[in-house]
Amino acid sequence: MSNHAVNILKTELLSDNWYTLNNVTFELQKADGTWERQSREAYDRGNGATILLFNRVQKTVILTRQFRMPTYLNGNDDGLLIETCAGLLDQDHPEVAIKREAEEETGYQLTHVSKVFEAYMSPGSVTELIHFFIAEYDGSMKVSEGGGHAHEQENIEVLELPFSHALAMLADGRIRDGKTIMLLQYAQLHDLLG
Ligand SMILES: Nc1nc2c(ncn2[C@@H]2O[C@H](COP(=O)(O)OP(=O)(O)O[C@H]3O[C@H](CO)[C@@H](O)[C@H](O)[C@@H]3O)[C@@H](O)[C@H]2O)c(=O)[nH]1
Ligand SMILES: [Mg+2]
Repeated sequence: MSNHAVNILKTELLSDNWYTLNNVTFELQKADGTWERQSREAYDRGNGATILLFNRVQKTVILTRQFRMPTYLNGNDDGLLIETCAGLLDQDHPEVAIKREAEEETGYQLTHVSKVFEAYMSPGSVTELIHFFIAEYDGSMKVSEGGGHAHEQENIEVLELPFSHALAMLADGRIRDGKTIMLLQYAQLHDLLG
């Protein structure tokens, strides 16, 4: 990582218990040419990918529901969050990773996925870049019940919902996960479900 306007002075490891939390001390060059010293914590879990599965004929989407401790700590009463299928890349190419995650979490084996955009989801604190995908699904692609890895205690519930129902849940706050809102709105904007 190099940039003529950024000079990293020190990277202090604060935690590597699961992923890596560093405190980075650096100098940043301002518009007037002077340098300013700052320290910022950055949590590095690698990059991720997420996907909206949709069926144009049925006008349905596949979402997941799972317990998310950080949300439980911050106002989500039962900790359960409705999300598009997502996972960390684990060194794989984003397309390979999202097909793997889709099969593990939702039980659908996808052959064709389309990347629609990528985004930093929490740029002040988390390094992760998420790759966003969409794919059409139908019953013939279902190879298992999904649910995620038992040994990772994921306990993922698979939801098949009318698209209109998902949009209503977004409007009334039952869906409040960033990547999920972005993909549902993408589908609406591009009229994916007709
Ligand atoms: N033991 C332990 N397990 C952890 C920890 N943090 C995460 N895990 C587990 O590691 C696994 C990661 O599963 P993935 O499917 O690869 O990732 P994800 O948790 O779905 O995360 C994706 O979606 C998140 C929500 O939008 C994103 O935040 C994340 O970056 C990624 O895209 C999950 O079973 C999760 O519980 C931890 O601190 N300790
Ligand atoms: Mg996941």
